Amino acid sequence: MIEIKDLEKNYGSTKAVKGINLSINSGEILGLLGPNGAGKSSTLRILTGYLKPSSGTIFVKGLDVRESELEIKKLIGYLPESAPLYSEMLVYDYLIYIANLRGLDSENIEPRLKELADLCGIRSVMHKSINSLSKGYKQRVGLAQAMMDDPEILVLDEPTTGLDPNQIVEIRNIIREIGKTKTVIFSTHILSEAEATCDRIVIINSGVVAADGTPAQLKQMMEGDSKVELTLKNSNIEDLERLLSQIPQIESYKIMENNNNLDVSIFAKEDLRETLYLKIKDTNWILLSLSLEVKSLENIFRKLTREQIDE
Ligand SMILES: Nc1ncnc2c1ncn2[C@@H]1O[C@H](COP(=O)(O)OP(=O)(O)OP(=O)(O)O)[C@@H](O)[C@H]1O
Repeated sequence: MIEIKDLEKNYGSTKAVKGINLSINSGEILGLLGPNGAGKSSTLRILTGYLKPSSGTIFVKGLDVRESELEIKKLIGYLPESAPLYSEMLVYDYLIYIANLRGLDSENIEPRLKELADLCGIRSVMHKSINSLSKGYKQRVGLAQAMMDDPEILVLDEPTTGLDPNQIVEIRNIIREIGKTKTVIFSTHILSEAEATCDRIVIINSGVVAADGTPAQLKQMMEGDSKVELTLKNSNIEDLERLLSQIPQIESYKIMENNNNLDVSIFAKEDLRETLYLKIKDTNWILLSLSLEVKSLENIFRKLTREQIDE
């Protein structure tokens, strides 16, 4: 449905997007995940026709963003990072205004507003002024305007930024509900957000795609990297190093003396707990602990984006 081809965006000498290639399928809930400044907003603004690419392009249902900006805008509902709401207006008046702006037939406006009020959970605030609403409700109104003409694709730029945990869960539920029938693309720098909401996560770092897959696939990517930690009593470094040298799968290890014990970290391509246990069993050492470091998406994200996070 959406094909991003060799997309680049420069702002003067700043290279914000450096050659992104991505296919997004119809019906996907896709999370663009990356640290601040990774190039997520630039990519989404090009997709929605609000920014021109420096080179490369995006096709939306075969339409090129460089040529068919208006047709593409009709296919996409867009909620930018700071929602452009008219704060003095009542929610109801604002949504009527948006409906007229988008050219909805007048007889369809009331029924559509009712549907959106239910979908976005704003029925109780329809007659309140926008500036009296909490940030969570403002965001729901923003979602309602993005969904006004029932677009096939919904694009949300950091939709949960600045919300409290309860509001985040509520917006997440609305996104999931919308995602049952639409293609949804949203950006976030919060990993748990992407993990909880998306079918697919694309990690963007420094303007390029650093990883792409389902949350489960991304976790699997790390299968090759295993770290076993163990603590030994009654051992000594020399004998331990001799024993470790008999296990060719070990790529590297670290040994730390801790009172009378040795704390050992062992890095390998596979889980070596069993091999280690069987070797240690034949010694007179006491194995106080043996564990495999649990892989999490957090680790993957940190590993892939370390440079920027450390900055
Ligand atoms: N209008 C602009 N003029 C100059 N530089 C810009 C402009 N917009 C973005 N940039 C720079 O481009 C890079 C990518 O920004 P972008 O907003 O696309 O990233 P992001 O991943 O969405 O980050 P954030 O979450 O902080 O918005 C950053 O270094 C940013 O400072």
